Amino acid sequence: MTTITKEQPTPAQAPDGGPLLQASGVIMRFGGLTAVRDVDLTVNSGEIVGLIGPNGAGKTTFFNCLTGLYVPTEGTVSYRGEILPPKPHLVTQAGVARTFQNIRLFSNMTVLENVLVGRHTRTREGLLSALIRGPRYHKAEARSRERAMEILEFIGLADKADHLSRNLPYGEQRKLEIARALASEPGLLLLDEPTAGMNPQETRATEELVFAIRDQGIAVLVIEHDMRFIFNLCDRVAVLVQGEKLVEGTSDIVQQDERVIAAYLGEPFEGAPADEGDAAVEQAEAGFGAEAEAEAGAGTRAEAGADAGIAADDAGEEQENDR
Ligand SMILES: Nc1ncnc2c1ncn2[C@@H]1O[C@H](COP(=O)(O)OP(=O)(O)OP(=O)(O)O)[C@@H](O)[C@H]1O
Repeated sequence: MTTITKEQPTPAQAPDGGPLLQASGVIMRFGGLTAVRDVDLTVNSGEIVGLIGPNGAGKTTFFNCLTGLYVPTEGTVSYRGEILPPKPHLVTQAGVARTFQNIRLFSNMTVLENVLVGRHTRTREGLLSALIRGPRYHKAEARSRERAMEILEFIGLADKADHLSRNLPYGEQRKLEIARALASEPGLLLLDEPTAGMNPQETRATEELVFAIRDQGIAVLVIEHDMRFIFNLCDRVAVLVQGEKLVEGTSDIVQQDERVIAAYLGEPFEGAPADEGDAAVEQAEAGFGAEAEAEAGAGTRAEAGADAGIAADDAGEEQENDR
């Protein structure tokens, strides 16, 4: 993995260790259902923060509130001290990028083109410049391609730049999603179940990738059901249960907390590294979320990949139609 240099820092860099994202009193109601209940969460510069909880706890809904997909019923979300506008592209422009639980790639575009799409919030060239296609446009386009290739190099997909994204194996499609998010030069990256459907080796590689992203100065907030991944990776973990933040603290504190054990983990988490091949089975046995159980039991990785592939196609077409 090579290093990347951040070219257009997002405005008003927070000092290292200072608050980057601040969600205060976030409530999200859907009719009579309150999916997120008065949640406060801070992500500081340089941190990797985990968000865990049972299925239906409100984790993705909370992510959607942070990234402008949903307008919270109550509460505020600010980034580098500024309230974020409730529009996804403006949130990305402000410096917060995300990936989705179901892969959303442009399936008929190449790997490189997918990353270039992610750069649109960082390109200054307007419609007129694109229509005229003068020297300024060509220079900006060349710079964008160069940058996109740097990111692909970093993520380990440079040799597949001209492959159609739909032809990538499942684990690489997930990586490409992260590459596309990085292309917007974020200060904060939100990952929604980045290892879902991955085998233990791919999960370890994703762990390394997230550390490398943090080392580039990008803070990370990650939702995951794989507790080994979360507790290895995160500086801090927040636990949502029925929309409420039950506990927040270091991995050590969270995994020993009686309430978290009762509501989610099922039993204290054994942090000792185990035989990698059995990791998913062990998680299921320890009761780390229904999804782990499905993966380790009836659900094979191939099935998970196929499901995600279909989701990617659907979402890709949706997005392509939207353009
Ligand atoms: N757009 C929506 N309209 C109505 N209800 C919704 C909507 N989105 C989510 N919900 C409900 O909000 C609750 C929280 O769902 P959410 O997907 O945020 O949970 P989650 O913690 O991300 O679950 P999982 O781990 O399974 O992804 C669920 O009861 C869900 O059915």
